[in-house]
Amino acid sequence: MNIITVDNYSEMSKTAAQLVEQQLSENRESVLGLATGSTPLGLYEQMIKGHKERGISYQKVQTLNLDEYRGPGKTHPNSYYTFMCEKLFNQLDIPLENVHLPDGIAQPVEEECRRYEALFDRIGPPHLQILGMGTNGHIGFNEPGTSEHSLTHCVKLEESTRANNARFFTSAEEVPTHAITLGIASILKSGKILLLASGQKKAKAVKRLLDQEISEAFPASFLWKHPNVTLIVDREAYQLVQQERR
Ligand SMILES: N[C@@H]1[C@@H](O)[C@H](O)[C@@H](COP(=O)(O)O)O[C@@H]1O
Repeated sequence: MNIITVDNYSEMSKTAAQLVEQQLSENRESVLGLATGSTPLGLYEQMIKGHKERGISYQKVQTLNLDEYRGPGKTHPNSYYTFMCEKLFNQLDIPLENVHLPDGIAQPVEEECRRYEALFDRIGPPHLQILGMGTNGHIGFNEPGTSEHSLTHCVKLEESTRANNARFFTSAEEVPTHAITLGIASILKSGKILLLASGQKKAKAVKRLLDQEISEAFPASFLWKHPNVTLIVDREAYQLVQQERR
């Protein structure tokens, strides 16, 4: 794992954007794996800036998102589809037929999981996968206990994950109880993985990741099995690792 330490959230986002732009300059038809949550928002702002100020084009890019809540349909304000449109897609030149997320209301859910995994394999796997990490080490919505062999599946969200994500909803009860997520094995199919971690809240998780103990109890630890992972971590998120080294 290549580790890049930076001062703060803004530096993390700019460094990540440079790596995304490098990927696009190598291949303007790149497939990008995208994440939701607060962590990648600064990166998305930088991508929008790059598009508006320097004409970086996403016309030929395809995107595959990691996950989608079960319940709210595509156009619902709380869906990850809406989140991605508002925070990124609507401000780039990417055609909406090039953006892909699981369908949160499709029935039966098992069939939707199979469809999304097949789509992921057909369009992807991503050349570059962007990842954030939950405080419990989840990646996508792969909660502790998820097998490293898992493909796209429906998960029951941990209460801590629902609580952490409640800030995006008007009330905590509104946070869906289930989600569809790419599995660990799906994520590890990506060519390159870019993991972002920022702020004190992530310090314990970063420390645990860098302890290098690979276990289902901490899903992000499976990233050690991938040959090309870059972690961009800011000072606050890295502080426990640094304290130990002193
Ligand atoms: N499904 C997403 C994950 O993909 C994300 O990495 C995680 C961390 O969120 P944040 O970046 O807001 O800390 O939140 C959600 O659960």
